[in-house]
Formats: sequence, structure tokens, C-alpha cells
Amino acid sequence: MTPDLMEDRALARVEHDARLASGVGKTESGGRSASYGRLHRAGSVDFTHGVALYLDDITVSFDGFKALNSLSLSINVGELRCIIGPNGAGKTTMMDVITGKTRPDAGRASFGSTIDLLRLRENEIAQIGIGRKFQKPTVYEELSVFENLELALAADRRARASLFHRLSGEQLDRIGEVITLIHLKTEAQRTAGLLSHGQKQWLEIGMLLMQDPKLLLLDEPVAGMTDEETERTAELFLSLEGQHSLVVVEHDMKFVDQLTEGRKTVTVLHEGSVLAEGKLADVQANEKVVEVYLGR
Ligand SMILES: Nc1ncnc2c1ncn2[C@@H]1O[C@H](COP(=O)(O)OP(=O)(O)OP(=O)(O)O)[C@@H](O)[C@H]1O
Repeated sequence: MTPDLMEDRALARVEHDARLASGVGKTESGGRSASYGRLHRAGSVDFTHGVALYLDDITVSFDGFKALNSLSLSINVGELRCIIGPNGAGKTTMMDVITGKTRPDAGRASFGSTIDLLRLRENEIAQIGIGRKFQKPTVYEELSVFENLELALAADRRARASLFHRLSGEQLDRIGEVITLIHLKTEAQRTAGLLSHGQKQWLEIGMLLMQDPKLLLLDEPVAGMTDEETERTAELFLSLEGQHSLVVVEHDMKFVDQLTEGRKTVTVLHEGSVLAEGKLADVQANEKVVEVYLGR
């Protein structure tokens, strides 16, 4: 894509967001207006049908260009799903829709079987149990690893009231559990700014885990990590699978291979919709996929 085109698209996105924010040209979402509904309390999400996330026919246009084009996708409860696709396939836009950052022009998005994500604001979506990890680590560099986790606990309303007194035994246990899980137990008192890139990524994942999200969205989590860090990250995600649903957007095929263990479903996005879905080996052998992505 030429720089001019990229600039046009960036401008279009700003205009698109501004239009939606002002309500001008507001479009219908899945046949309903995109007004905000009541917030469902965390815990009231209904996963009894086994589906954690359901995207149906989602379209997002930026000035006529369809970043998502009738995208439909479903993630099961406890599933670890890797999403791959070339640059510009729509992966980030998809995460933006799920987290309420971008409103689609059409389609439906639900969390569990009861919660309409298109009716919730970004902060409400975070509160009902959808956590997002951006590519770049964002931790409080001046604070220790422990303090970062403690602060993340404070972001959880249920914990906030008691945090300003003393951490309860239960909260200390939770921090201990998470710090062990993210391989930072021996670094608990270390200033976060002194951690390696990979350790910062784990810390941020730990901070998300403090809020016990039901669904975790992870955008290129191993970019910039060493091989050893990448391997440990795979182990971490595999240990979270089952208790959380995970959607991992990644370009690193070795990592995707580790995560999918030769049997899990991988989704390939291209031009804003699903191009192929299946086991990694199968999608890698798929001619359409080779043409648009892997063969390059
Ligand atoms: N703000 C925007 N305005 C216009 N077009 C945009 C905007 N944001 C994204 N796009 C376009 O939508 C398409 C999908 O972008 P998106 O960032 O979702 O892709 P991606 O799969 O995440 O790519 P990458 O792997 O490079 O991160 C791209 O063609 C991109 O240029």
C-alpha cells in the first residue's frame, strides 16, 4: 500500500469514528440501533451453550473501504484460537469491534449467548470479562512487578474497596498464583522498567489475568521475544486454555504450531473475512491461503 493510500485510510478511520461518536450517519447494527444497553454484571454472561464469542456478518467500512466484510466467526468457551492473515486482513479491526473501540456498520457480536457487545461501551466490555493485550507492553515502569499486579487488582471494582486497607489473604493468594504462572515470582520486587521485553509482556498478561477475564484477546504477543520467551509464552497460554477463551493474533507460525498442537482450529483472515479455517497443516496446504499469505 502506498503512503498516500495509508494516509487516506487513516483519515477515513478518524472521520468514521468521529461520525459514530457524534451520531451523524449512525448505522444500524444487526437490525438494531447501536444505542447502549444496560450493563450486565460480570458473572451474568451465559456460556451454557458453549459459545464464548459469536461474530455474525460484521462489516466495517472506512470511507467505502471494507476493513471487515461480512465477517462471521465463533469461539467456544475455553478454546484457544489462533487467527492469522496477511497485513491489512482486518485482524486489528476485528479486535476493535469485539472490544467496542470500533462500531461496525452491520452485523451482530455477542459474548456468551446473552450479551450483545454492540450495545456496550468499551469500559463495560472490559468489565464483563473481555481483556485485550495490545502488541506493545504497557506496564507501570516505575513500579515493582508486585505493585503492577496489585494495581491491576484495583482496576477490578470488586477488589477496589478493600485495596486501600490491606490486601486480603485471598488477594495475596491470587497475586501469588498469577506471578508464578507468568514466571516472575523471583522478580516480584523488581522495578518493571528493568524487565526484559518478554517479561514485560508476561507482566501485562498477568495484569489482565488479575481481573479474571473470560475472554482474552492477544495481539502478536510474541513479537520481539527470544525463542525461549516465545516457548514459555506458549506454555503459559496452553495453561490458560480451558479456564479462559483465548484469541491469539500472530504471524509467528512456529508459535501458532506450538499453540495448536496439531489439532486445534486456526482461522485465516483475508480482506476482512474468513478465507479458511482448520488445522494449521491443512490451512498451510490450502492453495488460496498459500496464494494470499504463506506463499509470499
Ligand atoms: N483508520 C482506518 N482508516 C482507513 N482504513 C483503515 C483504518 N484502519 C485500518 N484500515 C484498513 O483496514 C484494513 C484492515 O486493517 P487492520 O489493521 O484491521 O489489519 P490487520 O490484519 O490487523 O493488519 P496488520 O497485520 O498489519 O496489523 C487495512 O487495509 C487497513 O489499511
